[in-house]
Amino acid sequence: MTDVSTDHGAGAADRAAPALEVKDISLRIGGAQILQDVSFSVPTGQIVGVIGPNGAGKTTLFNLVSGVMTPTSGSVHLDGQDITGRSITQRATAGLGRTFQTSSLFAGLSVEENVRLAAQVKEGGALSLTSFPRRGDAASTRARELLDEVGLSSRLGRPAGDLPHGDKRKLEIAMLLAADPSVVLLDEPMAGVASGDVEGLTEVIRSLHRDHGRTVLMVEHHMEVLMGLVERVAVLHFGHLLTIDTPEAVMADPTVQSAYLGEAV
Ligand SMILES: Nc1ncnc2c1ncn2[C@@H]1O[C@H](COP(=O)(O)OP(=O)(O)OP(=O)(O)O)[C@@H](O)[C@H]1O
Repeated sequence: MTDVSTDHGAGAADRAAPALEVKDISLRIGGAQILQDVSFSVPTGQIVGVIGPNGAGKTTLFNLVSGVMTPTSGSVHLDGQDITGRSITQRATAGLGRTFQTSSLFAGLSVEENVRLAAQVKEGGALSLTSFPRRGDAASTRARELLDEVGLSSRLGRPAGDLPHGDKRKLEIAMLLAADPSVVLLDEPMAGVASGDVEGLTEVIRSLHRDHGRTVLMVEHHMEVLMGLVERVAVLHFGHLLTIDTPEAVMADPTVQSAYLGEAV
């Protein structure tokens, strides 16, 4: 087991509970030990990456944190509260938001409609476009603000399904932000994104944390992007946490190098 507390400078933040904490989490399915005693914490406002070779347990970790799966043992804490027994919806209400590897957009609806639906849910409304909102209602205003935040203001009327991958990911982030999460889980945001769109999407993710103070945990295979974005990197290998450290220390770590034997780190 590796348990590494992250330093965050002196002051009140040190005394506060971390935004996200995973304690001794394990998952066994049938005879397979998928995750084993993984512990780490993400202080409020930090951006932390999760890497590991294929099958290391990254998606499983996200499933356990977001409530898609229940751990065999161990616990998950959000702002000091044990959320292990809570449903996905209860976790979302408590401030946890997640994007998925596969696109979760309504392809036939416009960019604005997608975000407005997400904002309507946050405002307590139904997931319905049948009652057309008036321009300037709370959900529409919020949708436009969020689309501005992710740089999609010029695409409001475009069907979501027609967007390039990079813009789809930005749209998913805008929808996620409609619920105003304090902790954001991003599952491979760069997957399928054209190289020309990587920089713009990277900047949107950086802004989540830098300009909006959100805590971010992200799985990403695009090493250059990840290492340029995150403050710490957690490395999973065969369901164990090898280390969590700064990008520089992780890249220089011989155990990480050997975990990736045959793969470029
Ligand atoms: N429901 C399940 N039942 C049995 N085995 C599973 C289940 N879910 C995941 N696994 C196994 O657990 C291991 C970890 O899978 P996981 O998808 O979490 O890895 P990953 O690090 O996200 O991989 P990738 O980088 O390929 O997405 C794999 O060996 C996978 O086959």
